[in-house]
Amino acid sequence: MISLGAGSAALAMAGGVAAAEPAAATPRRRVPSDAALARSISGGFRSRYAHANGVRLHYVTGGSGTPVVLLAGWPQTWWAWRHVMPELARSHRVIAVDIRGMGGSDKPQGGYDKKNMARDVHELVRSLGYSRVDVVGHDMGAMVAFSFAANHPAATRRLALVDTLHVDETQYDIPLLPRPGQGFNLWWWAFNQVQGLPAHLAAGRMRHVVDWLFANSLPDQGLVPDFDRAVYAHAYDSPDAVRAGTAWYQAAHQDIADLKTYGKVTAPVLGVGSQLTYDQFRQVLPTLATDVRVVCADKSIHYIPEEQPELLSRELLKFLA
Ligand SMILES: C[C@]12O[C@H]1[C@H](O)c1c(cc(O)c3c1C(=O)c1cccc(O)c1-3)C2=O
Ligand SMILES: O=C(O)C[C@@H](O)C(=O)O
Repeated sequence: MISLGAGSAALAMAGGVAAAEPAAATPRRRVPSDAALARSISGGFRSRYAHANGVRLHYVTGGSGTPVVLLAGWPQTWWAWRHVMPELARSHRVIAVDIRGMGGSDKPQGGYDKKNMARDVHELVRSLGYSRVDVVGHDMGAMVAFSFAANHPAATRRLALVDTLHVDETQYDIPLLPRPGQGFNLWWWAFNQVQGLPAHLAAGRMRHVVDWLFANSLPDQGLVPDFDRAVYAHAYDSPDAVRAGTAWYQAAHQDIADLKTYGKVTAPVLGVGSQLTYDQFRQVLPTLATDVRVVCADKSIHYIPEEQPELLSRELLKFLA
């Protein structure tokens, strides 16, 4: 899991931890539907729903070729992949899935351990006729992607993890109060553990959360403009959406226990680390998988699909060829 050690110290030292200017109450713009957003991306993408493992999942699919599944994280949706989807669609059938609790997918009361969320994706791709797929995950989606490869090895052709490793025991050691210059306050891990309160505090206010996260990561705020932030805030602004997002974090104890039962992933694995995670990826990934290569998105802090989409597209096309 992210140690945010040296890199984060640099970030903190550089005063990177900016307090996002509270955005003036953004006009409650109408955010386009998933159907409209899907059609706005070149490659013939369409918004679809399917039932899998007891939930209705939303996904956006397009392109032609071998199947590649894209899984985003918190607080984002399938839209986070918008810059790489057209490139991938030229040689792949792209399936960008809103994982359980995300965006247009169901937000049930339970089932948010990453092993079960990987089962959702496995049943989804089988219902689409695929027995074997490439899986690419970012953030929480990378934990689901890793769980997919660990639990469904025969269904995993290749696995790419973007900036986030599956949560492990070291998560218990991250200080709530990092010493000055010694780390980065991962406040969202504590916030999302709280039962009930987040929905009351954050529902209808998620644009402030989204703005804070980007203000404390993106080197250039223009990389994710207002429109895209409104798409993410809209997807998380209901009490149920806030609750479902917290459930991904509250399943950490189960996820940490499940990780201990996994053998090494044998599918080829590409790790795409940022400034903050590249060293950790180099050290930890080889303990989790047998066939590992790691590249560095050296201009990125975390949101690589939006900070360095060209690099990511290039590395994915090479790796998934
Ligand atoms: C699983 C998750 O905890 C989620 C969060 O989305 C996350 C993660 C890593 C980050 O580096 C990171 C964040 C995050 O919100 C964030 C904001 C600002 C800087 C920064 O570096 C981050 C994660 O892997
Ligand atoms: O009770 C609620 O969740 C609504 C309230 O917390 C609010 O601030 O919107």
